[in-house]
Amino acid sequence: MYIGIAALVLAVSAYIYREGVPHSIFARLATFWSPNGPLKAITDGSESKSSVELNGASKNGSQASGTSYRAGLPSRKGKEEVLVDDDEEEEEDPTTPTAPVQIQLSIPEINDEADGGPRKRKGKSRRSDLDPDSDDDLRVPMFPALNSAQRASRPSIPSPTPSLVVPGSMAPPPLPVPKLSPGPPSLFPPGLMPPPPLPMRSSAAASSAANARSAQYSRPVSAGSSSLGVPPSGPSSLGVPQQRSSSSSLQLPPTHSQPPVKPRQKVILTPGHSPLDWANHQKRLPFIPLRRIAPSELATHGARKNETKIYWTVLEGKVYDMTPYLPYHPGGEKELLRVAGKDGTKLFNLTHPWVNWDNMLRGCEVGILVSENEMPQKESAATAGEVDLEGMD
Ligand code: HEM
Repeated sequence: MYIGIAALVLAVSAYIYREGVPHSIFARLATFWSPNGPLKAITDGSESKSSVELNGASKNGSQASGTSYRAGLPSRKGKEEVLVDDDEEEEEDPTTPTAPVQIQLSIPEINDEADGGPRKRKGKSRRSDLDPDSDDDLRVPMFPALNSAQRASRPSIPSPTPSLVVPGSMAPPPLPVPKLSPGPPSLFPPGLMPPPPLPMRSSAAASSAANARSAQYSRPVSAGSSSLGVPPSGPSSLGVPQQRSSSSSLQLPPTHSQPPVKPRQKVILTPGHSPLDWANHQKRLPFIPLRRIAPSELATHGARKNETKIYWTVLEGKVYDMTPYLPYHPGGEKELLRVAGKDGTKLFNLTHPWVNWDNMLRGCEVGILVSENEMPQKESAATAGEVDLEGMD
């Protein structure tokens, strides 16, 4: 007797512990103890009424149709079951628009297992679902079944806690977390590429230097605009130094270190008088023995009153006969004759200091310029004629 009672108590305790809803037991007992019979008690009860309607809907061949199943829900408006279903439906609809029925019907079962709260519907649905041998014909069918293909093909819903997993089934694998590359924290959300860097100079010094050069040599531009049509940049939030309104960092740097002093004055040389032709012609010039040349002699080879038509000039103390070079001079013969009969070093360097005159006129050198006092007597006496410079270094 005691053993039987103890076994019964243990069984009831185990059932309550497992189900967690003692109210369902009382409702079930009240159903069978009702004087009007089990069916009337069920139809009168609020939670049992839903079972009848739902079961009726399922009997109309709507087990496979979620729409017909949902059509019965409005009749239970205002009841707890409806509120619970609506809340769960709102959670699932945005994520599973194509299979609303599966989500709606399967999630409540999972939640019931998870929270174990004393919901009225929990005991009824679980009793009818998990007890296939029950003699209650009004139980709500499990839809979809636990081992159905629909449940297996149910869209994966990320389960934050393992308690949402149906008992007896494996927990879904954790969602893959996108690996972020190690580095400085990015200001952009993961998965999005940062915008390309702005085409600006990274160095403030380079930027300021470019601005200085541009402001000095570039064409004047109106304030607030650049030569490239780029609108002026306002206060920058990227830490880029502010540009002056009269210049732009997009402006091309100047390709020369100094502005051109004057336009080019190159002349069109006659054919066969290119710089390369002069280089070849200079090699064929006869050797002229060097000698001391006084300023008075140099003056006789000037541009004016020169009947000899031989033109000399002096570059850094060396006397050159520039007559053969006249047709090869890119600046023209007229420019070259400006220094005939005198020292042309200053004018030469003012015009083209980059020209290697010493190499170009090597074969045209006739002597060195000396003062009148440095000339030997016999040489001074012989200035009108040929000068013998034998013995000179
Ligand atoms: C006597 C020695 C001289 C030699 C060997 C010489 C040689 C040259 C050479 C090689 C060039 C071409 C430079 C270049 O393309 O960059 C040139 C250009 C020129 N030279 Fe001379 N030159 C001499 C004297 C002079 C003198 C004395 C003047 C003027 C008074 C002069 C006026 C010019 C001018 C105006 C140009 C054209 C510059 C330009 O627009 O590119 N040259 N000369």
